[in-house]
Amino acid sequence: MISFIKGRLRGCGYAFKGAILLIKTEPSIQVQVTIGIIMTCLGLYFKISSFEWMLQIFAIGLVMSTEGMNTAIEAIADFIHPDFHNKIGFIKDIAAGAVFIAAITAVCIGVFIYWPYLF
Ligand SMILES: Nc1ncnc2c1ncn2[C@@H]1O[C@H](COP(=O)(O)OP(=O)(O)OP(=O)(O)O)[C@@H](O)[C@H]1O
Repeated sequence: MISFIKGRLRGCGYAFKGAILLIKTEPSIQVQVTIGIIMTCLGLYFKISSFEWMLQIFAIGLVMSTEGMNTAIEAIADFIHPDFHNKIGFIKDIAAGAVFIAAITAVCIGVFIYWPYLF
C-alpha cells in the first residue's frame, strides 16, 4: 500500500515536471497561459459566478491540455520521422486541429460568460 502511494506520488512529480517543462519551452502554451491569466483577472474584475468560474477554468484547462498533447504528438512525429513526409504532415495537422477545436470551444464559453457583463 505504501509503495503504491509512493509510486503514485512519484508519478505526480513527473507529471508536474512535464507541465513546467511544457510552459518553459513551448511558445504557444506561454501565449495560452498569458490569456488564462488575463481571463482570470477579468473574472475577478467582473465578479463572475461560481458556475462561470467552473466553465472558465474548464475552458483554460481544455485548451492547455490539448496544446500539451499536440506538442507531444509533434515531438514524437519529429523524433520518428525528422524528414518531410505527407503522413507526418497529416498527423501534425490533425493534432493542431484538435487544439483549434478546443480554442473555438473556449472562445464560445468566454463569449457566453462575458457578453452579459459587457452589453
Ligand atoms: N515532417 C513534416 N512532413 C510534412 N509536413 C510537415 C512536417 N513538419 C511539419 N509539417 C507541416 O507543417 C505544419 C507545422 O508543423 P510544425 O511542426 O512546425 O508545427 P507548428 O504548428 O509550427 O508547431 P509549434 O508552433 O507548436 O511548434 C504541420 O501542421 C504540417 O502541415
